[in-house]
Amino acid sequence: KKVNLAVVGATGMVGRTFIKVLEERNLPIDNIYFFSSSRSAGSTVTFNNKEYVVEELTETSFDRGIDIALFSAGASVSEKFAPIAASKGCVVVDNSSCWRMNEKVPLVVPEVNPQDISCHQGIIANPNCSTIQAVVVLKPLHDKYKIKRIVYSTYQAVSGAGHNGYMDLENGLKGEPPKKFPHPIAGNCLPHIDSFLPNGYTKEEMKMVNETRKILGDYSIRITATTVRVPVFNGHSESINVEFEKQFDLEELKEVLRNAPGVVVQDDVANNVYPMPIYASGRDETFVGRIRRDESVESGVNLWVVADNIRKGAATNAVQIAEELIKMWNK
Ligand SMILES: O=C(O)C/C=C/c1cccc(C(=O)O)c1C(=O)O
Repeated sequence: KKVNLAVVGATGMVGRTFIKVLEERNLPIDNIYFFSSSRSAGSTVTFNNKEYVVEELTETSFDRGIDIALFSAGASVSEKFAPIAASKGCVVVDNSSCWRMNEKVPLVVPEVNPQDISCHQGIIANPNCSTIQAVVVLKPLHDKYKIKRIVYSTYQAVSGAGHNGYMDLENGLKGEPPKKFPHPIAGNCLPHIDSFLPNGYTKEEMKMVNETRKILGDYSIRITATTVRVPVFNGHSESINVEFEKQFDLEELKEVLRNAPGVVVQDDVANNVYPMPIYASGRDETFVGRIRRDESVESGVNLWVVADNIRKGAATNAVQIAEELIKMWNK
């Protein structure tokens, strides 16, 4: 059965990657529609060698029998239009933070909690990019050793802040002042992603804390996070320190990761083999290395995890959710 699919936010960095990933994975699409703000409406996008005019998103955009809508147009657009789309029988896969913590909305990484997809009531939320790559690696370890505590330290590429963030690094390297970031990012690190909250954490840090618990379905896990913008064009890196309830054998733990869906282990330091953004960029897997015991606790491990934040961190994850929906409908 073919589906009618809409891309909302079609001209943004994630929207354009939705299109690329939809082509690569050859979803059974009958009709496809592209929507954007009035600012970008009228421009054209190419899908499967055919040109389409991008339409302005309105309340009636979903009155044409759309089965799935992939949203990446910001939280305010999702807040207004996702319920409208859902009310017309469309299933929305939303890349914004708007609906992620809503108890009626499953928050899904297909390799981690695919079973939650069938609980949807019209909207399925795509997690934050930094959370996605972390839980892909943590889920198999949680299942086997039961996670007690996680310490996240992230090194996030400028592409996570969209085109303007990307240009701040490109132009910053030529000495130009930043437009998107509060300080120069070239040759610098900013411990500031999204806005600061009263508890001194940023929204990005609390997204990782809250979303990890919801996706793993375990609100007893203790988590803290520090998220940092670094002068890397694309690909997020994360140092993840994990403490388990149970003891583990390090070689067995590495084997668990080698067998985990969506994970590639790159861990051979004698030959300088470890995950790097320049390698992960453009790929859909989550890469893990520097796997070593944390000798400072009873049962702990340190991991270095890298993934393409625009692909697996957003577009590919959302398209994989769409694939699962289509599989469910075709059973
Ligand atoms: O900055 C990054 O590396 C990730 C940014 C994610 C982001 C940026 C603006 C708005 C949102 C949002 O939807 O709130 C999000 C997100 O959480 O996915």
